[in-house]
Amino acid sequence: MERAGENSSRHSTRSSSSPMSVDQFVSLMAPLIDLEKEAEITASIGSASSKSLEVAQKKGSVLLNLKCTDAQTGLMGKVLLEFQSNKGDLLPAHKFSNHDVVIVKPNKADSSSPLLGQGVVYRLKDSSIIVAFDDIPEDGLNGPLRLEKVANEVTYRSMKNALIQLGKGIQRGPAEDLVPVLFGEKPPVVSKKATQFSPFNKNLDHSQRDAVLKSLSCKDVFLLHGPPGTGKTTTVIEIILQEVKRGSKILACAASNIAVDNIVERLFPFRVKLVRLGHPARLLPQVLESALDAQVLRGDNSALANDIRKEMKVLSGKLLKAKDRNTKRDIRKELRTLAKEERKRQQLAVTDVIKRADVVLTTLTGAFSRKLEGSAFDLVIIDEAAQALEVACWIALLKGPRCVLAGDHLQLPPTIQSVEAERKGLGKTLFERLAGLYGEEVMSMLTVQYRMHELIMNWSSKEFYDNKVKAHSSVAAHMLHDVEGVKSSSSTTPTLLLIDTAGCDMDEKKDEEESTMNEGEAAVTIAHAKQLIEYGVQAPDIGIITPYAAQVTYLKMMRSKENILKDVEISTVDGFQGREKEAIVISMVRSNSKKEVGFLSDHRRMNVAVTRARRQCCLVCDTDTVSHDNFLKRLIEYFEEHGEYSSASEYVS
Ligand SMILES: Nc1ncnc2c1ncn2[C@@H]1O[C@H](COP(=O)(O)OP(=O)(O)OP(=O)(O)O)[C@@H](O)[C@H]1O
Repeated sequence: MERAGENSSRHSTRSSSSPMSVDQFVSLMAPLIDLEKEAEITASIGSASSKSLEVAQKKGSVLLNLKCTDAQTGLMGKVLLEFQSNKGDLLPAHKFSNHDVVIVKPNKADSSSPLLGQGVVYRLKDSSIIVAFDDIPEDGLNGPLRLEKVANEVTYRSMKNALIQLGKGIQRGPAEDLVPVLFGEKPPVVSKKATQFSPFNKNLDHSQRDAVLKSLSCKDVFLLHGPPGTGKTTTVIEIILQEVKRGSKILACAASNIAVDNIVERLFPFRVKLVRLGHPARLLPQVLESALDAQVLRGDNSALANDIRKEMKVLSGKLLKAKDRNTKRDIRKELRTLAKEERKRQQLAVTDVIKRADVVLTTLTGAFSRKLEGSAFDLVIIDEAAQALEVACWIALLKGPRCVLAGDHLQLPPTIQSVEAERKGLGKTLFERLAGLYGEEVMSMLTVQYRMHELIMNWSSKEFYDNKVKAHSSVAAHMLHDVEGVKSSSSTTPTLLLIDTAGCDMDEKKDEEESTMNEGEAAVTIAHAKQLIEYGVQAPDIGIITPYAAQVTYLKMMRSKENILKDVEISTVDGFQGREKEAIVISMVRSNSKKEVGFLSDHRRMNVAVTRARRQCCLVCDTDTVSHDNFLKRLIEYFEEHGEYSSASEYVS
């Protein structure tokens, strides 16, 4: 059976996927969403016996025995609490990430006991976690505490709702003409007349200009295919600006908050009228000014609502003092009228801001917000569309007749927790489905990349993009030792470096959670990173990535022992998607006599791993084991042919 990414020429943009009807889609997806929700709930704790709590902590969904070390107010009235471990400096390995919904409870409280508060993860450090709460009692925070990750109900509710809407048949909604096109029932229309446009960004390359032009000509759907480093977001920004100039009202979304904020920041210089919806704890500080809450507070209706609240306070005081029944009744009546007026003013304040904006920005789940109920847009743009569930895309898509999806279906798809839901197709993205359905008819690929030395790019270009992606001259030959302060040495000079652990007795092993790790390989990986730093590479310019969570934990433990490594970033491949570093070290982990490579064989994961590197990519692996997979064998051969080879034994002596 052919797997994703099997070979360069096998990655044609159009596959023979037969169209699925709306009804088929709805009945396929509804149970899969439930499965996924169940899987997420099961991943957190079931009961609160001390044994199951310990197990949940090992699984990473609970942090036990914490102390609250800091409390601050800010962030539009939210309370930010910082938690540290009562046991040692570092938090244990966990699966909490930014923006997760979490609850705080006394450390040993049972699962039915009331929570102290529910909040959103605001910042994560190795030694602490900061959570933003709307409201939290001051009592109860003094003793030992625990944090639990909980399933984000809103995400599932919003996806279910989108399916219900789709299932009902959107006869009259803003997306009535789009739905049949996206399900292959009506062909997409592309305007014959080539629209000319004068770009806001004069530096756009030819492939970016072609993409903008095609996007402006597509009447229903356009797919912007952006391989790594090719300026996908740069192009999305230009499309937004051109559409605003045409008078379109746009809903711009992405699966992650960080991607939405990135668009907000990059639109700032163009003075676009925009508003960012979302929980303030999930927004970058630099975009808070654009947040809906902040703009609502500045509006006239909000000032009126404020005045009404003051009036209500005075009346409530009078009510307490009033003795006469009739007076009390009159005051209560007046209070009810004022409360109604206050709510109306608040809603008007929100509607005003949304109405005035040319571009409304939110995550896909955020598009479910009641604040957008009844709003229609001329165009819905979804960035990172190849990393979003199709069902999630529909939350936004139902709000407009046209859409632009930007992404790369040859990098990693969204993470699915439920193995069964994944197998049955929950993870197949709309981007991939439409690329299969319509191919180049509605799609443009960006072909100039601005990140990698050409040797790093060429492997990916050949394997995944039919050799069409070329390095821009500004990066094609840039070397690690060209960076200021970096000295030439055998560790900084190569662009590609293969450190082979074969024959060095560096076998993989399983940790308690059955995730794979490799201590010997970790030592070699760290040794190379240290050499880079010794020759002048700045620690924040180095990234260590590995497919396995246990290896991340082990590498972080090694990093904590050496101060110079403090700022070297260590992450799973999935956690690094969308990012870049001057030097990347990849620890591939697998080394076993059975020659099993596990999920290294998901080619899209290796595509993401290698293409994070700007000037140097170093692969640390057991070539004996990984060469057993044909795709990985080609990768190893490419590194051997175009890079430097050394044995791991040179690093650990
Ligand atoms: N036409 C261009 N001329 C010069 N630099 C460009 C051009 N287009 C993009 N870049 C640069 O390339 C880099 C990547 O651009 P951008 O952030 O738009 O990419 P992206 O495709 O969204 O990223 P990713 O590869 O993570 O998907 C940025 O540093 C950007 O300034």
